[in-house]
Amino acid sequence: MNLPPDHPPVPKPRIGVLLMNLGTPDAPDAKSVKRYLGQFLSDKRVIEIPQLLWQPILRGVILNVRPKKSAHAYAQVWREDGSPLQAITTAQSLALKDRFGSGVLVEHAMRYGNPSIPDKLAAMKAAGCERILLAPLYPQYCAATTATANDQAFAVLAKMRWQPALRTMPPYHDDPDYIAALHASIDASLAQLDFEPQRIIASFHGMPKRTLALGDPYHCHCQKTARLLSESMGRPITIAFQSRFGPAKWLEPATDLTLAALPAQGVKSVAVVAPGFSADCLETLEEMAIRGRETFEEAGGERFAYLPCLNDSDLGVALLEKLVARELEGWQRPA
Ligand SMILES: C=CC1=C(C)c2cc3[nH]c(cc4nc(cc5[nH]c(cc1n2)c(C)c5CCC(=O)O)C(CCC(=O)O)=C4C)c(C)c3C=C
Ligand SMILES: [Fe+2]
Ligand SMILES: [Fe+2]
Repeated sequence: MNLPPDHPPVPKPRIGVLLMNLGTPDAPDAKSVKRYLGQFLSDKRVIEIPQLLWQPILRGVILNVRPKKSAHAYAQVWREDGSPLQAITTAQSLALKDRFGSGVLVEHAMRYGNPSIPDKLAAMKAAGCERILLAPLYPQYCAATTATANDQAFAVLAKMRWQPALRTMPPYHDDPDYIAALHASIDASLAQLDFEPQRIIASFHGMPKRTLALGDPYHCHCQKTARLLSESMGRPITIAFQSRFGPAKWLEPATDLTLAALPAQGVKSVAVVAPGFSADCLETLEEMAIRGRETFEEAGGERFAYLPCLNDSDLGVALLEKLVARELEGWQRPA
């Protein structure tokens, strides 16, 4: 059939994969951090108190105090190619692109900041993606991370006349391939240390405690990951929750309090892992690797190691390839 002369070009149908992570400021300065935090902390999936109460606190207090402090923290871990989260997520998507070849368009986007989910979905549609897999890079499901990323993508499709078909990648907290990748990655990192840690601590990002009672599976997913990892490794693993924010009660035990208490219990050497983060970021590199170490050593700890996330390592990318390929099953890969 011939198209009318004024018909827009029709691209070849393709499959798209959109890796989605949390996001990060554009630069490690207070102005960029303020813009990022303003968007992040206005998300009703993240701060679940009435906006009428919250916005004056956010605009009046938090966005005037926190950006400077956070910018300082970001500056300590910033790389030549940007924030660690940005650089690593980009590397993950490039590596996956290589593995899938030209039939699958692999992109990445951030829930807050850049590149944005709306921009990337528009570009993927323009590139002919009729089927798109949304892949939130969070092993443990949490409304404040997984759901809000998917929500934003759904909102983009709500405005499209001709929508692509969508799938979402499920959480993979108990996937044997994920546990095996963590195990292998931790073993490789431990083999490079000049000490054998008495204790391995799995530190997950925290959440307000009330989300547990409200039905969020995040806490259970974290517990299951830690248990499976411990069974796989044949050694105990201490679970803890980091990055407490605001005055509400958060999941316990807190990582910083755990690190401060261990030396008095005779635990003088630890290795900290962060299995809930698919990429190293401010929360792992500054809060754990720098401040976590300080906390432990100030309390009398002698040896501390922070072990990296799966990131864009061979193990990490092979895991992502498996998880994504599984979700693409039944979707033909056009030549
Ligand atoms: C991995 C899962 C994450 C959950 C669950 C999560 C919940 C959550 N976070 C905040 C507040 C902040 N988080 C911040 C940074 C941050 N958080 C995650 C992941 C989860 N957050 C990542 C990967 C990052 C790092 C981003 C980076 O640029 O490297 C920050 C910003 C930094 C700071 O100022 O400290 C805040 C604030 C809440 C309130 C919350 C639960 C509802
Ligand atoms: Fe967070
Ligand atoms: Fe933090």
